[in-house]
Amino acid sequence: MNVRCSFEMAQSLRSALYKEWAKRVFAIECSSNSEPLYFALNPTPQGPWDENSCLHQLLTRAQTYSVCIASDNKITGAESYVRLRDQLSRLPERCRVMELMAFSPNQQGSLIKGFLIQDDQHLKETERVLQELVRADGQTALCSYTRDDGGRIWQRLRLLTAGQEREVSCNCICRADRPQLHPSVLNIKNSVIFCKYEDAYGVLAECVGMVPKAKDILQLADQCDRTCRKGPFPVIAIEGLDATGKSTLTEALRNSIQATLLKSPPDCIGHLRKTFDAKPPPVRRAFYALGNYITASTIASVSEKSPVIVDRFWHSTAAYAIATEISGKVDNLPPLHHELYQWPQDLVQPDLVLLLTVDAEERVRRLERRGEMRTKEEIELEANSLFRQKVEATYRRMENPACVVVDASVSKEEVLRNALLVIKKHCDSEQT
Ligand SMILES: Nc1ncnc2c1ncn2[C@@H]1O[C@H](COP(=O)(O)OP(=O)(O)OP(=O)(O)O)[C@@H](O)[C@H]1O
Ligand SMILES: Nc1ccn([C@@H]2O[C@H](COP(=O)(O)O)[C@@H](O)[C@H]2O)c(=O)n1
Repeated sequence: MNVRCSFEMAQSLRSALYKEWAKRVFAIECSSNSEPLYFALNPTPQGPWDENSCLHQLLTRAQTYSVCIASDNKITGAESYVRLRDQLSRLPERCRVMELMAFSPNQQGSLIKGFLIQDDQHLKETERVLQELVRADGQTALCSYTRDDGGRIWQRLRLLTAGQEREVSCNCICRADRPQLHPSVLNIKNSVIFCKYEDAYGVLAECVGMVPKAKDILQLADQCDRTCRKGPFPVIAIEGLDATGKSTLTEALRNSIQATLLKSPPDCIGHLRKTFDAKPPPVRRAFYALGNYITASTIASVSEKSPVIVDRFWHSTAAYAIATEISGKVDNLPPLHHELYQWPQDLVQPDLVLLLTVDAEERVRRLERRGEMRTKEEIELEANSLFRQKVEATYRRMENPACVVVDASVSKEEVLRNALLVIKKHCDSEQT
């Protein structure tokens, strides 16, 4: 496909996506621990706002813009979003950049991600950088926000049309209710959580051009037995945040119950983790998801002959993906029993999942002892703490099988003893 053709395709797709623009609800994430501010659009003037409201102040205090990326392809869309975030670092230093989401309430996959930019110095440079972004591709839309004499706020959407940046719609900002679910929930399924082998396989197959090594993984997956049945011996997955003692416990359990130790992702693709960790979220998550299926085929055969201990499995893949994708507070996570917390039907299920938990201070001590607490991580401790809370809360919400929590803050010997007690109790009750 030539450049012009792909550019035109992007433009027609973009027109389709932005046609419904005025029906969208917008959410601005001002900070990671506060509720987003929501607003909707209306082409006719809406009653003036309470000038003291947070949203009014946010949109009128400085020269305000927003930029959004629209794409019907989850891989290129995610790539463009990462690129846009990087490009915004070229904005003048004093500009404040916040995350923005445009979505159709309750409509799966409808989320368009972007950023709100505030420039309290009204710099020409800001306008220039943003216009350049719009001109550079057919996917980026730029909005500016203005206040009229009646105290109303208007959003003007500008797009590149036939080579010219034009205003294509102007809508008055009005109140919108907080949706039942946080908007980022709308784009998780099939984008970073793949509930079927084919879905994860499809993403890796699509990205072979971008990551040629994906071909090796697909070949390995092709050779795997896709059975969902395991053997008669117990299969126990060990889960938890990093440095909670998973490797320590899995090794100890191997010796105690003469188990075979497996992990996900398995060693045969472990060397590709760095490569995939650097790719856009859909590609990275598809790598781990397919890794689980490759491990599953080994679980199915090994559990015919011995107990199996798996160091991380599906729950890790889901918990990290959900916690990364859902911005802000723990309360923003999908509620209990949401479909995202369910085990994929086509993946071998462990008999038991142990979730190791360690209080934050002890976990930091363990990381330090391993020499892994770097200054940058220390600086980010606050943000990380929220992320860790979300990962652990997600683990605790997983179902079929749910995690059994084991306090891993105690000595290594006690952790092993407690884990063995849970395993014995669970396996005895399975047999009766
Ligand atoms: N119960 C314990 N008490 C004290 N230290 C422990 C305990 N369990 C593990 N450790 C130590 O904490 C560190 C992290 O343990 P380990 O490597 O087993 O964690 P992990 O969960 O497998 O980490 P990762 O997910 O990052 O690989 C190691 O230095 C280990 O010796
Ligand atoms: N089954 C898995 C295993 C791991 N991940 C991802 O890897 C990261 C944690 O790995 P550690 O080396 O610290 O054990 C974490 O970011 C997970 O996203 C996964 O997704 N699925």
